[in-house]
Amino acid sequence: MDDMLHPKSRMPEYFESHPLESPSSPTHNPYSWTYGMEGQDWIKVLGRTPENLKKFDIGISVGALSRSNLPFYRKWATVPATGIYPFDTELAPFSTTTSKEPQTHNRVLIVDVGASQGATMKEIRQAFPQLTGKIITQDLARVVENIPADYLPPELDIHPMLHDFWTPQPVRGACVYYLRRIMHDWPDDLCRKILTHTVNAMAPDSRLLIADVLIPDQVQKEDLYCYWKDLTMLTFAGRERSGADWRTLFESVGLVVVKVWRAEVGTQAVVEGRLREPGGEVE
Ligand SMILES: C[S@@+](CC[C@H](N)C(=O)[O-])C[C@H]1O[C@@H](n2cnc3c(N)ncnc32)[C@H](O)[C@@H]1O
Repeated sequence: MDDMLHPKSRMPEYFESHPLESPSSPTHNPYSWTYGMEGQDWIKVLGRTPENLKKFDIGISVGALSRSNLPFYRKWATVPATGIYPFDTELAPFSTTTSKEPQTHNRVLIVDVGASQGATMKEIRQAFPQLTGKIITQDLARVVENIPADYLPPELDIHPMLHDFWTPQPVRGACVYYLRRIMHDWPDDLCRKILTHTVNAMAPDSRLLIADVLIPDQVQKEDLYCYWKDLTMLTFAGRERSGADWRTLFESVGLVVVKVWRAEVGTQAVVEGRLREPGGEVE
């Protein structure tokens, strides 16, 4: 997004007057400084005009799509929603049509935290029609209240909910908590806050799925996209993470990484976590 290009180009100037270290404050960083809004986080800086936010929300919804019929985009430009985590086989035990467990029928199948308008869940639902069960998408009021009336028809069983992820997760015991392109917006201490709210809502068998770029151990020429993304996130103290970063972050909130699901090409991944000690509460 062009709003984030400008702070990148001004980084040399920024570091003339700021410590030469990786920005770690969500409110004091090249992005907030460039727009004269030091003291505000990226969502406030982005929202300095309603038009800006509108462009962002539309851009996010369009960018949410895998565009799997366009190999170029699959490889370079997007975070594919499908084709990484095998929702159909992995979630079959939770699906209301296949589960033998009666309690599954009342459980929410997926909670998408910070879902924007719900494009990702729409794509997943359409890609795996056999996977039944209620899906909840959560986001801030400005996003939820602007979802077009016909965007999520009732047969999709996708329900938008107003929820601020800095507050306790209200949907408890869902089969899956899904966070896509959320964690990379925030430094570790704030990711821990979001994750702790999620952990405290998880049932012993709930799964946490983080869909983000994965910084590879060995850099290849074609991986440059993930460094471009990392640099973008760095302008407002977010970051892309490696497998080791995820393990450290998960362990710090009582989770374990059970598997990293990688895209066939590119550096998109889904990091799957479960509770380390199912049944316990994190402080
Ligand atoms: C980069 S977008 C990702 C959207 C979606 N997950 C996707 O991948 O298409 C980040 C989303 O987080 C939402 N967000 C930011 N702060 C939030 C908060 N405090 N609570 C809930 N959602 C928030 C934004 O409105 C935005 O939709």
